[in-house]
Amino acid sequence: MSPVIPFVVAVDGPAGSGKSSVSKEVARRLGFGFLDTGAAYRALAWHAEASGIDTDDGASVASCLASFEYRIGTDPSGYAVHVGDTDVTDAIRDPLVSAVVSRVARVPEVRTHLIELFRSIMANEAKPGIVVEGRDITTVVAPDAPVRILLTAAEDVRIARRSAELVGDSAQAAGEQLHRRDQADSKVVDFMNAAEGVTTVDSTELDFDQTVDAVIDVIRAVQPALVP
Ligand SMILES: Nc1ncnc2c1ncn2[C@@H]1O[C@H](COP(=O)(O)OP(=O)(O)OP(=O)(O)O)[C@@H](O)[C@H]1O
Ligand SMILES: Nc1ccn([C@@H]2O[C@H](COP(=O)(O)O)[C@@H](O)[C@H]2O)c(=O)n1
Repeated sequence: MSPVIPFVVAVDGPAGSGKSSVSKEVARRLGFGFLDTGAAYRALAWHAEASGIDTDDGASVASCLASFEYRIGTDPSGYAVHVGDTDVTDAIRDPLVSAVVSRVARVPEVRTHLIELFRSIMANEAKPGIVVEGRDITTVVAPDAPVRILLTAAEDVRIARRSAELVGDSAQAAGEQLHRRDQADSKVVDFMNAAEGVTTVDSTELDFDQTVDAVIDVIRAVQPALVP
């Protein structure tokens, strides 16, 4: 008997657009799995730093892949990220990791390796569907996904939302870093413009629940039976 292929909802967008929080909630409501692909790039950046690798040197970063034992769960209500035996779930959110992750993500060998990993995680999802979020999911990782969404919001709104999670100087620094990261990342993949067949959800004027509903509406339009 051939394996059941999960229904894939692909979500891309710039930093702070709500990809992770919105996708997680959509997955919870639909009983789907959830895959945060940025966590893998972050974990590799953490691993490179922990191994004393110069992240400016693409060949050294690529050599790190041989010792990169990565694991991530797909439960939207709580998942851990491991590199080998180390739980890096919190460590990969450190601003020091955010500051170097784009250097790791631009290395072609890294992208090839991780894209293959993401496809394997998607194919092995036990739930009926999986929401996968990142920067190149709609265009490269799962261009044939039945639902493809570009989740976006005006930059000042994204910075304000991200800064609201923080206090003082770190709030301003987070805004500057968000802008720098988008600039660096968009040289590698285009997540600012919707590719053909991709539906844009702009949350600039929407609150969190309205954004979740807007994404679910897109899914309902394609496959009504999946939405309770
Ligand atoms: N529509 C919305 N209205 C208000 N707040 C929102 C909305 N969408 C997301 N948020 C909040 O914005 C912040 C950033 O969201 P989130 O971390 O999900 O973004 P992201 O796109 O995954 O970011 P990154 O790519 O940097 O990891 C979170 O605090 C989240 O709760
Ligand atoms: N599909 C993806 C996902 C992420 N990246 C890179 O990882 C960084 C962290 O991603 P977050 O979603 O956790 O912010 C991001 O800045 C990109 O450099 C990627 O290249 N492709």
